[in-house]
Amino acid sequence: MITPVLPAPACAAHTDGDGSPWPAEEFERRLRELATRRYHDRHPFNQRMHAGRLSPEELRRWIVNRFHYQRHIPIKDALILAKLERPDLRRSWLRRIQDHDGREGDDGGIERWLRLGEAAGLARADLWSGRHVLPGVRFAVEGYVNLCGTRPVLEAVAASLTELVAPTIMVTRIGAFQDHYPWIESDGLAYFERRVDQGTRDGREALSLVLSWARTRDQQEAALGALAYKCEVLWSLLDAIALGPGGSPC
Ligand SMILES: O=C(O)c1cc(C(=O)O)c2c(n1)C(=O)C(=O)c1cc(C(=O)O)[nH]c1-2
Repeated sequence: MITPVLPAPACAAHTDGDGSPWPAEEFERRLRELATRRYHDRHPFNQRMHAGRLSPEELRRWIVNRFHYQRHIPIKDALILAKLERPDLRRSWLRRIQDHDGREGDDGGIERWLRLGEAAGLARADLWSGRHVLPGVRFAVEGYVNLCGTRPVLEAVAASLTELVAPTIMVTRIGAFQDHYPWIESDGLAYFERRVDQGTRDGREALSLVLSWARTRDQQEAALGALAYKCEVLWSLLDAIALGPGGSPC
């Protein structure tokens, strides 16, 4: 693993005030503003998806490549889990791994994503094989896992704060799939439906940890840098998918 160099926040201490920590409300405002401004719902590929302008081939390419992201979420969460020192924190973070890997009576998000693939006409063996994963997607996902493995827990948790915005994109996506891609069987949308509540809860929980852990201005800026990096991960993932195999624009 290599420790990623995070993007410098636009508001470094020497350019913005005396370097004392922002009050919690101001820090939260900055986190939310960054997550919203740089979120991948603004990416041209997502905008085309939501407007119903993706071909079946493009949508299948997105599903196969996003599976690479999905299967690594519990792995990065296990790296975060190992950094948490208190049983109550580990217990609540463990729930995230179970949300994806499943538990007694619940198949979990990875299984639901595989069903989404099947609903779109993809074989689960193809998703598991990883043979359609594009190089740019592989590197973006690796970057996120590396960040969670190598950076302090504050930054790893702050990177997950895109989930403050993710539930909104889930709702948009459910509507877009129903309106524009009726050839995808509606059972396949269960993944997105479950993520609305899960993402809302996860975002709230992570925000409260980040607000309580980031005590100095340097820590607050490091959290913002990690969140900016995560926005870049999601953005680059879509750049690669939009460009498609062999780098030919779709
Ligand atoms: O489809 C999406 O747009 C989207 C975005 C994000 C996100 O914002 O990071 C996540 C997810 N989905 C998702 O399904 C998911 O489980 C998830 C976990 C995390 C995280 O960083 O811990 N982000 C996301």
